[in-house]
Amino acid sequence: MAASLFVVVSQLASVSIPGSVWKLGRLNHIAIAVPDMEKATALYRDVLGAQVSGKVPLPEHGVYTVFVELGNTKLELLHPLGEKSPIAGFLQKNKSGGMHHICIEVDDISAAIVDLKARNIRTLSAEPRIGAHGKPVMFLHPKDCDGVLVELEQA
Ligand SMILES: C[C@@H](C(=O)O)C(=O)SCCNC(=O)CCNC(=O)[C@H](O)C(C)(C)COP(=O)(O)OP(=O)(O)OC[C@H]1O[C@@H](n2cnc3c(N)ncnc32)[C@H](O)[C@@H]1OP(=O)(O)O
Ligand SMILES: [Co+2]
Repeated sequence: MAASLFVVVSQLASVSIPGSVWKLGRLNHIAIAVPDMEKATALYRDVLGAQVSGKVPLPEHGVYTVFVELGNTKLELLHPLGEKSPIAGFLQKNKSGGMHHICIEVDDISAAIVDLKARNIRTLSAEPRIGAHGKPVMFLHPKDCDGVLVELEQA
């Protein structure tokens, strides 16, 4: 009896009330998958006059990135890197490129992952990975987020 009461109480304690344990923060970036990185970079830098970063290979994520500064947020231009790039299928379906994911900051990514898994929202890796800004990131399945691939980044 005492043991089963303990199980019930500890299960209740692990259920969080939305917003009480972790919070969403600012929009960190919107990512755009592009078939031609040089052309896309030139569009934002030379035609639209934005400040853009250099092209950075991230082999552990299977992408090249270029960041475009927008003042209130950033664009992340993505191009596939390697045979198993997670964006290869997306570019096969969207030959001209397209909006790939949004990245929102969270104040406690570990708490967010525990909470979201308990709500049957699928995460796309077992553990967070270090993202483009040197901080832990986790992707949420687009089919569980109204068709939008969501990246959470530790603020
Ligand atoms: C560096 C880092 C950072 O910023 O810090 C990054 O951003 S790295 C950015 C790159 N890394 C990632 O994206 C990692 C997480 N992504 C993934 O694991 C993958 O891309 C998946 C989201 C699982 C999709 O993979 P893949 O396209 O191979 O699978 P699939 O063809 O079976 O797709 C399953 C269904 O999801 C849809 N689907 C695929 N990609 C989607 C996207 N970006 N947005 C919305 N829906 C998408 C497909 O159309 C399909 O729907 P239908 O069945 O209805 O046709
Ligand atoms: Co991203």
